[in-house]
Amino acid sequence: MSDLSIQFSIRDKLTAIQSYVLKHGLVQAALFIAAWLIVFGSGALLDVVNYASLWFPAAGLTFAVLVVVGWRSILPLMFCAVVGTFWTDSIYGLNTPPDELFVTGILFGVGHIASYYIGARLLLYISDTSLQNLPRLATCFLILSAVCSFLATISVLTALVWSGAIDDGSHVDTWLPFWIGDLAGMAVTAPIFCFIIAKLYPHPKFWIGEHLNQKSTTSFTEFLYKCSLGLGLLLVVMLLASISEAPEAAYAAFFLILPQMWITYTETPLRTSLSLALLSLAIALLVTPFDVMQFALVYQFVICVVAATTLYGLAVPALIADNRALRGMVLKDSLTQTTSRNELINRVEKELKQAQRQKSELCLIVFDLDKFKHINDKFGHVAGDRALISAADCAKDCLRETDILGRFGGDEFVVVLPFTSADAAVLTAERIRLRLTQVTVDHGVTLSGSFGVSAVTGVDSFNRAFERADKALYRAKDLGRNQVCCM
Ligand SMILES: Nc1nc2c(ncn2[C@@H]2O[C@H](COP(=O)(O)OP(=O)(O)OP(=O)(O)O)[C@@H](O)[C@H]2O)c(=O)[nH]1
Repeated sequence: MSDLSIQFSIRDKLTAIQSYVLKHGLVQAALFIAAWLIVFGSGALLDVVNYASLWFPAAGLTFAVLVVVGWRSILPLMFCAVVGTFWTDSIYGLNTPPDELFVTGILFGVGHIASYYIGARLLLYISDTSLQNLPRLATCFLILSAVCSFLATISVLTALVWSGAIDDGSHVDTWLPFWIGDLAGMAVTAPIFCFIIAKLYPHPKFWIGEHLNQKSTTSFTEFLYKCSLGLGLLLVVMLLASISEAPEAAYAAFFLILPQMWITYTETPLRTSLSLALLSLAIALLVTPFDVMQFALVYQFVICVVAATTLYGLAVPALIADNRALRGMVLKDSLTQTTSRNELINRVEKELKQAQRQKSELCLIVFDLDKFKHINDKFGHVAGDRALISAADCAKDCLRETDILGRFGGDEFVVVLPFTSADAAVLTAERIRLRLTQVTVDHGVTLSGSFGVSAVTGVDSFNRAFERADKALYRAKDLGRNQVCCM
């Protein structure tokens, strides 16, 4: 099977799964609960102190589902919180009575869900005006991440102390790693979870996929190399911290920002978010085997700082792409894809200076379609537009690589012929004129044009050379059109 047909069959299957999930609310809830518990489990296994993990991606998933799905996700989330509490109890081997665990689970659920629900509502409100402004959206999201994760920390820890799940004094050691773990998990994973959930549960207003859906200009292998560079650097700095046991060595992990920024500026936002999630997960997973848990807080801050910088950087590739598109629009006439008027004048000025310096010959041809208004009036502007495109293509075919063809406005075109004498320019104009008469456009209409040629002298500016060619063009019109005049 060819690569293309494999791609199509995978896409077909994904579309079928997507439409099945979209139709079945219970399947959505079951999928979500399974995903939340897997993500919760991956965080719970990375504890810094009891109840506080180095990185808690479940916070990102809770926030994302509340943003995209809203209040309908509260019940499945509550179920997850209760199951998660029972699971945590079995991980720590605490053997708490089930009724007490149930109450603890409900209290955990209320604190966790309420905190992220407030943030999700606020982000939706803000995204109404900021979705197109990525730096502003990133700022709001980061502030909300810090505030929501702090609220979740305070409310969940208060609930756990109140229910007796943790001692009265131990929340003092727990609150900071708890908060930073939730913050890191949310800042890193919420954007990518929003993207995935919105694919299965399209949100009419909040469609972050507009940003994450951009097409890549680099190969996937190149992206993998960049990711491996980041992971390689992580292994080196962890090894350094493990061998030296010095805090200074742990701080070297902040250098991870460099490969991540390389990815952010050169890859799509989706790939950037994936590499950030991968790097953060790798940091959290490697802390135990490298025996550097004493620097857990440093690594938590590394994840937060890399995530925040990445989120701001997400705007850069979009800005570069917009800039490239705008540049294209400024340099080219959007209809005929010939040189735009402004760019034409710039380039003629340069060619003029060069011709004057080198004492070489330079000519201008100005041509205008005959009775073009008639085509517009009789067959409509779309037919007129197609006639303009055909005329430009026909002229391009008659020119050399070094000649410049531009649209000056309406149905008037300018050709710049460097290193060309007046006689040769007249011959070129004749060639275009003849070819134009052989062009048939919509409704069997044939085209013709009138041409003015001027040879540029040593003291000419663009305007003077253009005026002479334009006068020659009007003489050609006066003499009956479909001919070439020279001045
Ligand atoms: N379809 C289309 N028409 C355009 C565009 N720009 C200008 N025009 C039309 O082009 C026509 C230009 O007509 P003129 O060059 O003044 O006159 P003409 O009918 O060609 O007659 P002569 O030049 O005297 O032979 C006008 O009807 C404009 O509205 C465009 O981008 N698309």
